[in-house]
Amino acid sequence: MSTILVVAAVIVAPGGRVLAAQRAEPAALAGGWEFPGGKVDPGEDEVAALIRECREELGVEVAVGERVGDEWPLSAGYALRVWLCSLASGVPEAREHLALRWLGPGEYYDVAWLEADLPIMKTVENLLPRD
Ligand SMILES: Nc1nc2c([nH]c(=O)n2[C@H]2C[C@H](O)[C@@H](COP(=O)(O)OP(=O)(O)OP(=O)(O)O)O2)c(=O)[nH]1
Repeated sequence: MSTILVVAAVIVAPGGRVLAAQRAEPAALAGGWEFPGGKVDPGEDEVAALIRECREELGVEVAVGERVGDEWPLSAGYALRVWLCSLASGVPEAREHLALRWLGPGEYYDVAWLEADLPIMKTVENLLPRD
């Protein structure tokens, strides 16, 4: 069986703010915080999937920047690929999440990240300029 790819967007706004989204489902993950994204459809380009998911989940257009790391481990049969993004237009709304939060420097660990996302946040923290 081939690996199912999940793509996620680390949306960065001025001041080093990072968008975190609180999952609504499934029960095992509900309440945990993640980077917006979702599964790549069969035959779909990964970056196109990322842009689609941000549109569907947040109602925004994102500009996709550099990849964060290679593949991040998820549960068996899944792999997560992550990109830094910026907002091209729109204001994020929680259309499929319980809540959204912009985390500024010093707040990056104020939410209960999903297990897979905590090391991603640590890597992102080192990529963002410190001022
Ligand atoms: N989107 C996203 N999913 C993550 C992250 N971290 C993490 O463990 N996951 C897991 C949760 C899910 O098991 C899987 C992604 O599934 P999803 O529910 O977001 O995918 P989807 O939007 O395509 O949803 P669906 O149509 O299958 O319901 O990856 C993350 O940062 N972002």
